[in-house]
Amino acid sequence: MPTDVPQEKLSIEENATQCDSMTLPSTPTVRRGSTPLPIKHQLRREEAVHDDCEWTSGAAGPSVSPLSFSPALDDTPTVAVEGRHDGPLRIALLGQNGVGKSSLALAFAGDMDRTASVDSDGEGYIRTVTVDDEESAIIIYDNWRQDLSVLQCEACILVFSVTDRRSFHRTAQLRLLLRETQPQTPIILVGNKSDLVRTREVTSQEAMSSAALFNCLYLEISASLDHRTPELLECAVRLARGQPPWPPGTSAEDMCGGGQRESITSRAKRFLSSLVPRYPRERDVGKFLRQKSRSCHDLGAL
Ligand SMILES: Nc1nc2c(ncn2[C@@H]2O[C@H](COP(=O)(O)OP(=O)(O)OP(=O)(O)O)[C@@H](O)[C@H]2O)c(=O)[nH]1
Repeated sequence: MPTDVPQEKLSIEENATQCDSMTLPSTPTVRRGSTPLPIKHQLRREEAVHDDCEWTSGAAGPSVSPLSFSPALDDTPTVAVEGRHDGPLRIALLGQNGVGKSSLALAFAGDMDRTASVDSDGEGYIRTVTVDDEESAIIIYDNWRQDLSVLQCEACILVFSVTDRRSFHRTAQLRLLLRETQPQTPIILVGNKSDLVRTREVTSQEAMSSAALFNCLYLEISASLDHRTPELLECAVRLARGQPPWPPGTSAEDMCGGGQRESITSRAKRFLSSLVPRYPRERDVGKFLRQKSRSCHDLGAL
């Protein structure tokens, strides 16, 4: 990129194209957070969700982990403590078109009035929530139309659909932009539509790895089924308050069940394998076969 061209002069298309090629090279590379990137002041929400480029999509593979909540790499969330906003806590939902931001905002808003006009920057839901016995007024922006660089919020939720790999890549791009323009704003990465198991394209594991890379939380939800949306709202409110995202007295490990929450299937397998030795030792083979021969599978033994 020529250095003598001011950023402001670059067109939105150029910015978007450069951003895409820089953040998502065709050969996957791990990008360090310290690597400088140009600020995309012109990038608006519409551009942020603009989706006309071909992304490199690897095979998604099966979802290898039932984990849906992942702690950040370190336990201390990035929270803007200085210059805290006095008014309601502002929580922004960002992501590609169709990932379920409005559905999520509706789930968050409950029965509140969605037409509540917030300010000249946008429109959102406003409501009061009680989290950890403390009441907070919150505003949820689900339709941010201004420049991302002027977005002011206490917490940002980046939403992708687990059934759409491109929307996942888009969140990576948005995270880079947000980290540049507002590095202190806590971010939660959210994989929505977890109910659509058969059409899943992004595994929990890779989403968690991506979240860990950016030192942010990852939560998997289904906005339609209202699955895990209350937990997400609580995490967002705590982060917006400048607190750790998990309930007081709990740790990241508690939230994740020690890092791995075992599925019913694997628990059942473990239980069954504890009943029948899979690989009997050599000296036990005879005993094992004699035991087996008495089973109803070997009728000759009767
Ligand atoms: N199966 C399933 N469908 C969902 C879920 N969340 C949203 N949808 C559907 O996905 C479609 C898009 O949802 P929206 O909430 O409009 O998505 P959006 O991100 O606000 O889209 P834009 O307003 O275009 O940016 C709708 O048909 C929703 O019903 C979910 O958790 N599971």
